[in-house]
Amino acid sequence: MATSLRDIIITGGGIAGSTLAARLHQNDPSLKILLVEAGKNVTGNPLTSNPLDAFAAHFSDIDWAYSTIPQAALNDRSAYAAAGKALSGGSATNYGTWTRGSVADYNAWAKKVDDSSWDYASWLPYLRKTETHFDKSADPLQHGFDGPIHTESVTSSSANRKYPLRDLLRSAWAKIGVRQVQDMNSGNPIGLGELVENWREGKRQLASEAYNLDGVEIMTEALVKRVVVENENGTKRAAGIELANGTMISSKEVIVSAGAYRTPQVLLLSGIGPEAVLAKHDIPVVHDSPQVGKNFHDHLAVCQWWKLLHPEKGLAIGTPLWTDPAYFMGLPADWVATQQYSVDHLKKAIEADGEKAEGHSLLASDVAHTETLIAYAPAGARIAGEDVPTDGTHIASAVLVMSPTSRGSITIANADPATSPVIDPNYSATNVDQQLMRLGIRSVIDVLQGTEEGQQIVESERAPNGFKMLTKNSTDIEIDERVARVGNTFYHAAGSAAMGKVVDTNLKVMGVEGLRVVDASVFPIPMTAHYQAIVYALAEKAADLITKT
Ligand SMILES: Cc1cc2nc3c(=O)[nH]c(=O)nc-3n(C[C@H](O)[C@H](O)[C@H](O)COP(=O)(O)OP(=O)(O)OC[C@H]3O[C@@H](n4cnc5c(N)ncnc54)[C@H](O)[C@@H]3O)c2cc1C
Repeated sequence: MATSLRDIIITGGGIAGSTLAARLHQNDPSLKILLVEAGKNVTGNPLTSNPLDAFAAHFSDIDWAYSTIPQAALNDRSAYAAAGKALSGGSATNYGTWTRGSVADYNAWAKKVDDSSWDYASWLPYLRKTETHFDKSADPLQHGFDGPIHTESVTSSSANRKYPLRDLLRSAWAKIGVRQVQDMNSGNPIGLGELVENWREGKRQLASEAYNLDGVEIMTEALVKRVVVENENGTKRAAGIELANGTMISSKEVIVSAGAYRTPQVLLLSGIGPEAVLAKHDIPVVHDSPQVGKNFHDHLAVCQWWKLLHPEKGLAIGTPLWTDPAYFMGLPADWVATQQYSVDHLKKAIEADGEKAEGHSLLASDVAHTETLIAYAPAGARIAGEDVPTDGTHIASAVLVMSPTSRGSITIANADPATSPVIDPNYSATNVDQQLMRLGIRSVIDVLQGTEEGQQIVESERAPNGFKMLTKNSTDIEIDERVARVGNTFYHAAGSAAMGKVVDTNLKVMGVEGLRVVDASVFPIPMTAHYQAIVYALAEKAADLITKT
């Protein structure tokens, strides 16, 4: 191996990698840390400045722009799957929503891995540490006030950010029983929460800038091929990395933070994975780890577009009436509706999946099932290939299945690190997931067509070409057909190097010394959140774990 010995190499400079590098350096400035990122440094890049640029970043050179393999529940369609390809990873292209999920998620994580140090109480110091919460009067047990990532709610971001549909929508949701919760990021999000974001004064916060990387050696535009593992008297130990161009760099420890799509690829190319997969691609087996790439999960989302009854009132993006810059300081939306459905709605589906409804974890009183965002823009139309005008005439709803029971996989097509991984989210493969999506879509229909307030907002649904509008009388089959037509990820890929299966509760890869994974791949179960807040906190927690152990 060439070059001087680093203490730690972090593979992947995304949210987890950047945060971890900064905190490890802060914990011990004597450490020689090398952060290796495949994408470029995007400081000052026009695609990473304002909220609406996030949409322009799709399919650009800072998006890995993957495709899944054909999905049975999506009419055998290959779905688009974005991931940030830049120093800062997802924080360079994401939409900036900031949600934490529920106490139940973290406690279920701890239970799944049989280690109480992963319960909500144990995460809280790190969820706090990462944030500067906008509301200084909020509960200090729940929120941090001096962390690197600044959050803002719609109304705290600017006194002028008053979207005209805010109050009507709040009362429409209340009519169907979804009432406002004061603080959706304090562990109990079920209800209607005001949207919280990490746009700071209307600008993006890159992980690699918000966290101070001074003192960390950074290599960009360098694709890591594999972790080099040496065998010392029968003990397998990570000894460095090999880049795709053949450069070898040695280190005492390696941490893989390449995100849920590529972390399993790096492990497989290192000879760590299911023996049969390694054999198929002539990769020498370093450690047979059957669960690498398994347990992949994601949040499937379905967008619908709605034609406004009174566009002349200036209700959505594209209207000439939106001239105040405050309207563009974040996503054009006010609310996140987090819903839970009753046993009556889910019993049949749970049983059809071969499980007992009684005592089922999905039916616990604090578990969230779906989330709905209503945006004052035709969000998701471009990805779905629908030509919905952005001229102030349409809004969109997006329903996300937040607690899916389907599990997919990530594997490799060949031994070339430049080839995209083979992504199979296995969307909506269970009766539960299908039923949750139907319930979420039916709720949106109730809100926008079944309430007086909703009827004041929308004239009609703008169905995809060749499809009937969905109404409260639509059948399950009609809803499923719509899901098949437009369903797509909400970009919450996770679980492909899961804790308890691939890494232990110290984030160490089981079977290989000196090797850890720190990124969304380790989530053992889906969380009912958008994932950036959790990944930041995970990296904060990992830094302390690594410094101590
Ligand atoms: C379009 C989009 C919108 C999103 N919107 C939101 C949102 O609004 N709110 C929210 O909470 N979450 C959102 N997310 C999700 C969130 O950004 C991710 O969950 C988060 O970035 C995951 O962090 P990570 O560190 O696991 O992976 P990433 O942040 O993806 O980092 C992985 C890094 O590793 C690099 N890499 C990969 N392979 C290699 C290799 N072989 N060698 C070197 N480098 C490599 C990648 O280029 C990347 O920089 C969004 C994601 C996307 C893509």
